[in-house]
Amino acid sequence: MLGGGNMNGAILEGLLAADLRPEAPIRVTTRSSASAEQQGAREHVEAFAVEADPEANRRAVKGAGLVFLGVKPYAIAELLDEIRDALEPGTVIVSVAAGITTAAIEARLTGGIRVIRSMPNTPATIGLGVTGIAAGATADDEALALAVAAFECVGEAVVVDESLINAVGAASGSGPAHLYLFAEALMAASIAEGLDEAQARTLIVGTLRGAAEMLHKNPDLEASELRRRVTSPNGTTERSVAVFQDADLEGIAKRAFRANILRSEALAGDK
Ligand SMILES: NC(=O)C1=CN([C@@H]2O[C@H](COP(=O)(O)OP(=O)(O)OC[C@H]3O[C@@H](n4cnc5c(N)ncnc54)[C@H](O)[C@@H]3O)[C@@H](O)[C@H]2O)C=CC1
Ligand SMILES: O=C(O)[C@@H]1CCC=N1
Repeated sequence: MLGGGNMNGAILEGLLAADLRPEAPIRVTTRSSASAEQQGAREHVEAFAVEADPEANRRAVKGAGLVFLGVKPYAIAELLDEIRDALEPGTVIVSVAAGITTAAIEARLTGGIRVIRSMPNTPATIGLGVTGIAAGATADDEALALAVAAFECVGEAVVVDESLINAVGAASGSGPAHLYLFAEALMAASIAEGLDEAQARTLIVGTLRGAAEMLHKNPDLEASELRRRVTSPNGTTERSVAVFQDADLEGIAKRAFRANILRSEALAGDK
């Protein structure tokens, strides 16, 4: 795992919790020695810091069959140039970077490397991630299956055409942030009505969790039907839901997703 930050770190946590007991330790690289020390303190993990060892990334990919690229999008090109001739033919490269296309990654690698692009999310750390996965032109079915199997260790995986991976980013890659934002707003509203912070957190987090579980456990029920069951005619819910609808919550979500996707498209051209 090159770049063991928030996202790759979450995948690593999830993989370790899944108790895969890999034959060889999982190798992780980070920029700083402090975070490498933290990462490497776990069983089954070997961590290298780039600031202490300029060869860290090249060392980490030596002999590896599966390599996750988890640095920021602007740092991907330089990282690929660095590891290019340390990769062995057949290696599967899985990028988690927003915006960076498989074609751009493939263009910086030699032949025989199989490239997959993914868009995971941080609940992978507790085994509840959802990941969109797209195969590059160099990836065969075996490479795709390997990436799917890895992400299924930390949650659910959905294979999509690469043309849809930015939409996955808006829906689920950034999705936890959207839901945390909504949670913040609902907690602030609870506190404004007199509940204390602890009470607001228990009520709102419990409600989000319960409602998400109801959706998850009832795949045949539309969200709108579950909403209808809470909304008594001329009752209280009808009034609060109307306020959200008058503000065009769906239109706001569509505008937010557009902005997100436009940024993914721009990241493809950023240096
Ligand atoms: N944070 C999230 O929820 C998600 C992030 N992503 C993608 O994951 C990638 C990383 O994002 P975050 O984890 O949020 O960032 P982060 O800043 O937490 O992690 C980046 C990591 O890369 C390390 N690093 C920097 N330069 C390096 C180098 N030359 N060699 C090795 N390691 C190096 C840093 O020390 C850090 O640990 C991005 O490309 C982002 O688009 C994708 C989906 C969700
Ligand atoms: O904000 C970002 O750019 C990354 C990609 C999806 C979630 N975090």
